Amino acid sequence: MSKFGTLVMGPAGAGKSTFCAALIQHLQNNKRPCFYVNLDPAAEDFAFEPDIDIKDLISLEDVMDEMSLGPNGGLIYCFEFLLENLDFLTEPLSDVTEDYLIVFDMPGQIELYTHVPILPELVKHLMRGNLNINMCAAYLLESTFVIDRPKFFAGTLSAMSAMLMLEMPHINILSKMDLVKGQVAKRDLKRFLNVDADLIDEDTERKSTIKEGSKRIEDPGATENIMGGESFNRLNKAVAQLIDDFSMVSFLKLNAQDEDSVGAILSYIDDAIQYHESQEPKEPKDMDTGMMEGAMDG
Ligand SMILES: Nc1nc2c(ncn2[C@@H]2O[C@H](COP(=O)(O)OP(=O)(O)OP(=O)(O)O)[C@@H](O)[C@H]2O)c(=O)[nH]1
Ligand SMILES: [Mg+2]
Repeated sequence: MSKFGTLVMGPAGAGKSTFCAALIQHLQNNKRPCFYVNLDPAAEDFAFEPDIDIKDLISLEDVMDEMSLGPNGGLIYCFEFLLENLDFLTEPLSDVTEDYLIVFDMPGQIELYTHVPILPELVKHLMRGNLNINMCAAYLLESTFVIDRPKFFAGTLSAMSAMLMLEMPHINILSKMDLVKGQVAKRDLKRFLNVDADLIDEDTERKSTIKEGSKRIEDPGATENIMGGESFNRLNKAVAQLIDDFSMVSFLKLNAQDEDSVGAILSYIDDAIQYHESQEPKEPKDMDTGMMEGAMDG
């Protein structure tokens, strides 16, 4: 029997927990069972009570107090501790049936998704072996990043890093779309959703010129500003080109307040984990094994 789950990841404040809550609400509205796992050892308030909460195993606050660690080192310690005590997850998850969607709410520390090999090990445990969960990563990036293009490309790079590190079905999501509504032209938005490296070139051009009357002229101060300097621009261009060369990153739009938008994201998750394909048609109640055997004997 397979199980199904989604790992909701992304930088701090990207809207992960809000999305998890909206997703759970949507599943409930559609009479689909779900199982909520909080893996953020610093999270306090929840819209829905988690079925598993990592804080029952270890809390970031205790680790910081007792081990004299900061928030990031403390988080890594919490995850190392979780990896040493995987039964904490395995036991309650082994009873979850295949009609459930298991929603994992992850912390926002970016180092977890970039260079420490903790998540790949955790994911391996969840996807392989006894648990055998079909998983899809949902990586959230805040849509307000599109206002600052280098920041958007840096965020895209972090999404790509998580994607390459985890080797599992992966969807990228631009969250909080309500905040950029009306601020970015639809045509431009499309170029962010299917990441287009030329956006950086245009941005460089825009920033290195100033408006004089009806014309744009070169901004004499542009190169003095380190964020507008030539080497910074070249770095941004190289990063954007790298993303373009892989042509692997595209984004879905999410407004967590809009149920249709949450439903659309769920369809992508369901497709990626092949949820619907594995839902067996339910047998009528009177078709018990006795009857089946009888039918075969006859
Ligand atoms: N306008 C708007 N705000 C949102 C949306 N989603 C989340 N927020 C706000 O963004 C802030 C952070 O949201 P969270 O859901 O806590 O983000 P998170 O990624 O879980 O944060 P961490 O767990 O701390 O990394 C909160 O103030 C939310 O109310 C959205 O779709 N639109
Ligand atoms: Mg959160």
